[in-house]
Amino acid sequence: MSAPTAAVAAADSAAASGAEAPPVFSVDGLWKVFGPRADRVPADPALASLDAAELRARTGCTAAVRDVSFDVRKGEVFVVMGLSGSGKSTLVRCLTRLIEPTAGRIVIDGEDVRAMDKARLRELRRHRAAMVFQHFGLLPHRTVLDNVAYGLEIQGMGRAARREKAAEVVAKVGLAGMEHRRPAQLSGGQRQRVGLARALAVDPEVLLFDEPFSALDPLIRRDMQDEVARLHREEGRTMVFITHDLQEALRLGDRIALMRDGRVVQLGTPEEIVGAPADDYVRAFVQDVPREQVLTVRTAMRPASPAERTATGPTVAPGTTVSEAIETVAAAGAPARVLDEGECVGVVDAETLLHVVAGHPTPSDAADRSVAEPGTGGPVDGAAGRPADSGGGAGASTTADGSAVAGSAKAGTSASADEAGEAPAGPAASEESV
Ligand SMILES: Nc1ncnc2c1ncn2[C@@H]1O[C@H](COP(=O)(O)OP(=O)(O)OP(=O)(O)O)[C@@H](O)[C@H]1O
Repeated sequence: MSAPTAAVAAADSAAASGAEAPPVFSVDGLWKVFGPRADRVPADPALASLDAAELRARTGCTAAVRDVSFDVRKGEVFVVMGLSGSGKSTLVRCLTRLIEPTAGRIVIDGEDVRAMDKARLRELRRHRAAMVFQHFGLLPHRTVLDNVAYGLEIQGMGRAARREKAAEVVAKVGLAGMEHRRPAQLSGGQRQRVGLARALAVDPEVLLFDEPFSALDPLIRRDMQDEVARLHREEGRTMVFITHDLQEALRLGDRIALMRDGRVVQLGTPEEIVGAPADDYVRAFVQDVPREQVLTVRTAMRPASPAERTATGPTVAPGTTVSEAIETVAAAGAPARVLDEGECVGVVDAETLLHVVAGHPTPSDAADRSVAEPGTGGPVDGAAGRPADSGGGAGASTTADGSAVAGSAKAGTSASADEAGEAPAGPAASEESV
């Protein structure tokens, strides 16, 4: 945090290198089953293949997370999205064992999380993967500054040093001047900023956000999303962000894992999810998204003719959204060349751009279809069960089993002290919940 320039460079290189960026978290074949003798479920293929209702009827168990695999890459915002009860919170809590996984592997920076003893786990939650909760869990009798310094206090940092560090982070999240207020004297959005500052103060490698903004009104929510995007841009910090809100996922996510009934039904960039939904469920999920604001000219472009390659006239970068390209093409009254590091990689014109807006197949859709397995309903690589163009390293399960979303019986979901009552969220709360 103290060297933003280096951090920005790291973020840029992580973003630029895409699939090459090393994973921070690596999750493989993860299961969390609640209920009696839960571990027999992943171990027995006959039980593991049952849908939610059958599994409950036969075993009394709920499989909240079912055979999920993915990597979180350094410097990315990895969004876990899905309807209520799809398994988002359980999945993310498993990452630091706030909830004990039933089966599978979780690795952080090469270290096996499931093999960690209590001391190592505490260290993981205090220093390496801090959680920001929806219910901020601030300590009511402490000032903003002391709430933010709390995690540092737990770490054993001296008073002067932690207050100095806390003041720096308070300013960073836009609360300068409010250091001496108590939580009751703050708005909801400001309290959430304190929660964010407290997590940031411990300078964690990964920030885990559990629906942090869902209690906020829409304008403040947007503000907080901008704040997270800014922090990410400036610091390049790796973030895992849970939300049930598609707009939020599309705004913040470098990649999105879309969950249904405990499975990841598609994992990909916003553009991949909106432009090439893996199945009918995902298609229905994204059907109201304005495609031109999410899809880029990479999706819309057609090959350039030899003459176009060397022509002059308007140009756009490959990451330009279709709606921005429409403005360029309309203003110029001519097609635009797509330039990637000076090289012409394609052309967009009124026709190709309108096809995207209308939801018609584009040249890049056609290329996707040529690698899609027949019958998968989308560009899923049948062998690995992965989206064909998700950039690798990310396992998406094949289409979910079609059972109803088991979202109702959420009683005691996280079974942790982390959000309960006045218990402070963040490092200390994490510790209490084991
Ligand atoms: N402690 C528990 N005991 C039994 N079932 C549980 C427990 N915690 C969660 N579940 C069940 O696991 C499934 C996934 O729950 P989870 O809270 O992870 O979903 P979610 O996607 O985070 O939902 P929400 O958006 O409502 O928070 C649900 O069916 C839920 O009822």
